[in-house]
Amino acid sequence: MTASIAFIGVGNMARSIFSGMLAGGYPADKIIGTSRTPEKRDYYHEQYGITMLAENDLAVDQADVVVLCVKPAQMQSVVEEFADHVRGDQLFISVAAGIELDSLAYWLGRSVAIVRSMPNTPSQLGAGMTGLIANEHTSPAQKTQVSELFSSIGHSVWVDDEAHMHTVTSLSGSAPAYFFRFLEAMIKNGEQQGLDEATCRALASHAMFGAARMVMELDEPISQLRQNITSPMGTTEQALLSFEASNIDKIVAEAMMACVNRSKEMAEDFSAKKD
Ligand SMILES: NC(=O)C1=CN([C@@H]2O[C@H](COP(=O)(O)OP(=O)(O)OC[C@H]3O[C@@H](n4cnc5c(N)ncnc54)[C@H](O)[C@@H]3O)[C@@H](O)[C@H]2O)C=CC1
Ligand SMILES: O=C(O)[C@@H]1CCC=N1
Repeated sequence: MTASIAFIGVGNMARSIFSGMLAGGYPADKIIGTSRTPEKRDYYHEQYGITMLAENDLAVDQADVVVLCVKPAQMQSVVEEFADHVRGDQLFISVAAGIELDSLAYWLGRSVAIVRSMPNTPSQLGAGMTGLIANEHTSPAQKTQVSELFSSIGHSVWVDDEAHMHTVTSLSGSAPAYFFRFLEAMIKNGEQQGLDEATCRALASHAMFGAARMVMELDEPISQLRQNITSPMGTTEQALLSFEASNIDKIVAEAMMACVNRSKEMAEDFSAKKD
């Protein structure tokens, strides 16, 4: 039987997940979303055909699986408000950066299956990548259910240590934004050289997409793929030398560690241990 799934707090990430599920054939009448804003409720209902509710507790009542999609700072108050409605047979999935399984369990107030996930927005195109970790109350069947859910909107990996979720955030959760920023810089320079924005966007994004496909589909070291483009005394060599002169490894490492450190800070700031 198809599970009823409630998304608590429909915004960018919830929409990315359920729109990917709908595109993959998940029935709209099995998807509930919540929003406090009447216009958003009307919009998401009209646009996607899902049920939209104002009350989180009513959504929880109707759900087999509850996906917690509010911002980390809102998570405690939102979860505690509906905690009386939680049933032992439900499965909770959090997408929130930084929020730990123990904190969620504490706020939910009972022994229940909880999976912490770190998805990303390409999920809306079925091209998502999600890191997952489950608590001790999650059965193998529930883990399979979660794998299937995230596989329907892309790929997923289970990690065996919750500390790795910070790394996952820096490698895939936040990473689409890094690549968007890189493309923005490339397109800006292409325009400065005289091409129009649409042409620059097509050229650069197809190059990024093609490169990503080569990494995923060809069994070759990435360094070899890079060298295959880099003719001695050629053009690419000059671009790469410029990156090296700017210490690209350091730039990327600093950005990723800034992401990781913020994730750890959020775990600290929004921990139930502080209560
Ligand atoms: N945007 C992204 O790329 C990713 C986001 N996440 C996580 O997803 C979560 C949501 O992030 P976004 O979707 O980007 O934020 P968002 O702000 O777009 O969505 C959150 C939604 O929750 C709603 N909300 C707040 N309080 C509520 C309440 N009491 N009842 C019902 N709805 C309520 C807000 O109105 C908003 O629409 C965060 O915890 C974030 O860490 C995780 C991975 C990637
Ligand atoms: O920026 C954030 O906090 C969220 C988590 C990963 C992507 N967006």
